[in-house]
Amino acid sequence: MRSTPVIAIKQLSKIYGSSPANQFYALKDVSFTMQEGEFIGIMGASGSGKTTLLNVISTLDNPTEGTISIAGTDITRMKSGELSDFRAKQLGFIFQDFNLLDNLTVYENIALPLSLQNMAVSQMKSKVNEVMEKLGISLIADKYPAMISGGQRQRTAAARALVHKPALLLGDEPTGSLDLKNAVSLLETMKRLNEEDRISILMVTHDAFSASYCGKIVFIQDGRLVQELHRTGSREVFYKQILDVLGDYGKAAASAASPIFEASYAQERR
Ligand SMILES: Nc1ncnc2c1ncn2[C@@H]1O[C@H](COP(=O)(O)OP(=O)(O)OP(=O)(O)O)[C@@H](O)[C@H]1O
Repeated sequence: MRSTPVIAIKQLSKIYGSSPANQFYALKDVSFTMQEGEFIGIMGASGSGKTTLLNVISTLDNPTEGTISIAGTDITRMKSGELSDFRAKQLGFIFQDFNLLDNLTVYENIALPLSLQNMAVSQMKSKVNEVMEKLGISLIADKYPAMISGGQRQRTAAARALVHKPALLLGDEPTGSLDLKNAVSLLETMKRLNEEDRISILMVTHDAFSASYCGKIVFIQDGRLVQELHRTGSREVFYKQILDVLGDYGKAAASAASPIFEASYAQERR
């Protein structure tokens, strides 16, 4: 028997503009299921609806039509107070620009979601220490964001996103501000968390290299899901398949193939 999907979206639409003359479908008739333990990438050209889709899944925006269930709960029927509680307990977010609080240490930034839940200090301490160890940032626990590297900031953000053990980790271009070394390191960590801890990850990305770490890519065009691609072989083969599909959709491919990432594959082959 299959477990409850972590995401079940049925006939979802998001319309911007109130009058019929200026109505615009940012998402149109989107249906999509994600099983627990999957690592899925959302790709598409600029303006295709990726962020809108992530925002409605993450409860930050309301859909116009359709339903979204996360871990078996229909979030489209929830009131705003219930939604913020649900978001705090079930979802974790990693953004391109880290969104850490500058006046809190690494430890305090990670502990923030737990202190908002009024968790006892001793329990909080053990959870924060566990996730810092997992992400390799225990030694910088007392440093402030301005004192650490971009890669360490993103690891801190990932630790904060995971400390409350959410049902779903959402990423919006999580490697977008990182150099190759730090991007690879974060992607390897995400892969490990997905494979070893079965954390379900949904990530929007422009670049095919980051996407090649996923098990499946969902392509979006003009607000509609147009294709899915499953990884069956090596990551390098998957990367090329992703670029081929993006090539079919035009504009997105130009920004998806990165010379730096191409170089990294060349290095791996040596
Ligand atoms: N608040 C809004 N009001 C009106 N139109 C909007 C609004 N937000 C987004 N849109 C439009 O909806 C479409 C989808 O936007 P969205 O930000 O989801 O695209 P995206 O694929 O994430 O793009 P990018 O890769 O450039 O971030 C775009 O045409 C955008 O202009």
